[in-house]
Amino acid sequence: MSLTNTRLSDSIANARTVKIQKTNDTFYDFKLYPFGERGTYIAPELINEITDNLAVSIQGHFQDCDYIVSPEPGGHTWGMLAAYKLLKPINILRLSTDLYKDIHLEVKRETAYNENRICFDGFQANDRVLLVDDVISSGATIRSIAVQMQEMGVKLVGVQAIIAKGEHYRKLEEDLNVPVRILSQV
Ligand SMILES: Nc1ncnc2[nH]cnc12
Repeated sequence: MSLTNTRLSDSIANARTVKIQKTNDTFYDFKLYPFGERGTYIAPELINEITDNLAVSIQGHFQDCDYIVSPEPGGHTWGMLAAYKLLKPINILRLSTDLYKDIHLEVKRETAYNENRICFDGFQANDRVLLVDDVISSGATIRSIAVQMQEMGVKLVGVQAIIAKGEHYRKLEEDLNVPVRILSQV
């Protein structure tokens, strides 16, 4: 199993930045990481490296979870790969569409750069879950997911991400009172 982060580090160093317009005169610097939510081409060696490292980290820190939970659009591909590797189920938090009105429980997902709604379905009270996501930036997505889980009586055992931007993840760890593990920091 790969225990190096060389390809991940290279992909971070080589990622292009695009500006996402937030308001008339404010912009957010968004990185086009190949492993991130707007990533396109991704090399198999990078997929392998990230998947192996996520699996090792999850096995080391979060053995005791019933299943993985990952949000669209950035987290679910990696949640799926980790689930495959670790033979765990996955529950995907899908982005909402108008088709789902009145069918699913929706929660507002407000990030540092956009806003949408995600659906919660197939959870049971007392489930023990691990949240897997690609990038933690402000931590707002994970906070809103954690609030909803608490309301449903679902126990969040921890958070595993590929990268964290800055130090927000430490405050997240403190506030949610669960371990937040990352493979790398930018
Ligand atoms: N790709 C990205 N670049 C910058 N901030 C982010 N937050 C979440 N994904 C991000």
